[in-house]
Order: sequence, then structure tokens, then C-alpha cells
Amino acid sequence: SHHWGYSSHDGPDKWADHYPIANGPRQSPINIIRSQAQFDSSLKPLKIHYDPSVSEDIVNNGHSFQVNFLDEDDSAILTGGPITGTYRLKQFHFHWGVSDDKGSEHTIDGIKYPCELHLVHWNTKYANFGEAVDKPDGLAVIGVLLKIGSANPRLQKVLDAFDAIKARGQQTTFTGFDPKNLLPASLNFWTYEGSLTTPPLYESVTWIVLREPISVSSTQMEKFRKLLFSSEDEHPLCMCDNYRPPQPVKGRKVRANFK
Ligand SMILES: NS(=O)(=O)c1ccc(C(=O)O)c(S(=O)(=O)NCCc2ccccc2)c1
Ligand SMILES: [Zn+2]
Repeated sequence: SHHWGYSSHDGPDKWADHYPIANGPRQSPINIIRSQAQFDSSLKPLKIHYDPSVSEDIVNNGHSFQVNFLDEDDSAILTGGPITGTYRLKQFHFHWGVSDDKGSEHTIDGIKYPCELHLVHWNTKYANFGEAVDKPDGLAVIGVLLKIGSANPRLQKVLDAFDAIKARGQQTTFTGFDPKNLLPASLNFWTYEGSLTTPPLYESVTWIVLREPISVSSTQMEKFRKLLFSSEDEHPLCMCDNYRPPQPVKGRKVRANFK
């Protein structure tokens, strides 16, 4: 498939050339305007049960790095919130900026955060991730915003793996990691119907964006920026600004499970 990226010649403004859905009716991310979010008392609490033993490896895929999970059974699942049924954790990854003033995909009242964590889950009504990925109710992604503050010790194991996955295509084992430790204390969330934020941009994601950010220090962010988009034998390109800017809401409702 066509190579895409985040530079001026292959970045978000060019994605519609090969992925026309980029201009579709339910694209992500969006700017969440807090005053326009509607409290919905019918939203159930989010239930997140992650068995840490099913994390598998950490990979530099050339546009971010991701921690992959074994998803052959219901060891790491998401239920409740806006979704019906059971969704299995497939992977988590991040998006970040070249400086602390940008990097998140979702913005809150126009505020950009330096980084955003995405935990990708697929609906077990489908046989596997590949079957679910392009269905309107196929995926549920939890978004967690990171804001500059004290160093986050929960991120340390991830940061320590970066030397082994500096370049595109590199991977290393990454077992026993519990991403529940990356979540904030409160599971209050906004939710809306959206899409993948990278090509193929399928409109298959129920987005669940947590209201409470987690902390990350500037020093820790500098380590994210030492990763490379490029492979070992290419000219080194800093992996940063790997975020898509907010997309038109096109009449969609954003609901909140809190007032
Ligand atoms: N920002 S996001 O949560 O929307 C997202 C970003 C990247 C990816 C990815 O696979 O690289 C994914 S993914 O894990 O959902 N994979 C989507 C691409 C894909 C399609 C079909 C088969 C395999 C991968 C999601
Ligand atoms: Zn993402």
C-alpha cells in the first residue's frame, strides 16, 4: 500500500490523495469543546481488565512505536462505557510533538498536549482484529492525554526499551507490562464515533477520551524524540510530530459520563 507519513510531502494534508475517506463524515481526532459535550447518564462505567502477562513485544513501526498484546483470549478486555459486548486489547501506542507545546491528536477546548496514549481494542463479535478493523463498531480506542509535570515512573519500562527500537522495523520482547498502570485515577471520559487517525483512516472507532491526563516530564519527552521514523540504513529522521490535527466534527455529538 502507498507509503504515508507526517512530513509536508506525505503528511495529513496529503492522505486524502490515496485515502479519500480522510474527508469522510466521522474522522478523528477532533477538538473536544467541554461546554458542548452532553452528559449521558445512560453511559456505564468503563470496565478495564488487563492481564499483564499478555503483553508481547514493542515495535518501531515507522510512524510510532507500539506494544502488542496476545489477543487469542479474553485476558485483556474492555467492557462498559459506551460500548456493548467485549473488546480485546490489541496494542497501545503514542503520538507526540517535537516540542512540549504540541503532540496530542485530540485537543480539549483547543488545548494541545505534548503527547497522547492510544489503547486499541477490537470487538470480539468479529473473528479477529483484521475482520473488525473496518467495521463501524469494530474498534474502541481509549485516549489518554499526557501533560508536562513530574516524571512518570509508570512510563519508565517503556522508555527503557527505546534503545532497542530506535529505528523503523526494530522490535524487542516486552512481556508482563500492565498498561492499566498508565491510566489516570479517574475513568471519567468523553466519547464519540470516529476513525483511525492514521491511514487507512477506517471509520470504525468508538473513541473514549479520558478527562484526566497523566503526567510526563520534559526529560521523558526528550527520550520519545530520540526515536527515528527512518530505518538504520537511512538518513536519521526524528520520530516526532506524528500526530494528525483535529478534523471537522460534521454534526457529531460528544457525550460525557460526568457533569
Ligand atoms: N491512532 S489510532 O489508534 O487510530 C491507530 C494508529 C495506528 C495503528 C497501526 O496499526 O499502526 C492503529 S491499528 O492498530 O488500529 N491498526 C490499523 C491499521 C491496520 C489495518 C488493517 C490491518 C492491520 C493494521 C490504530
Ligand atoms: Zn493513535
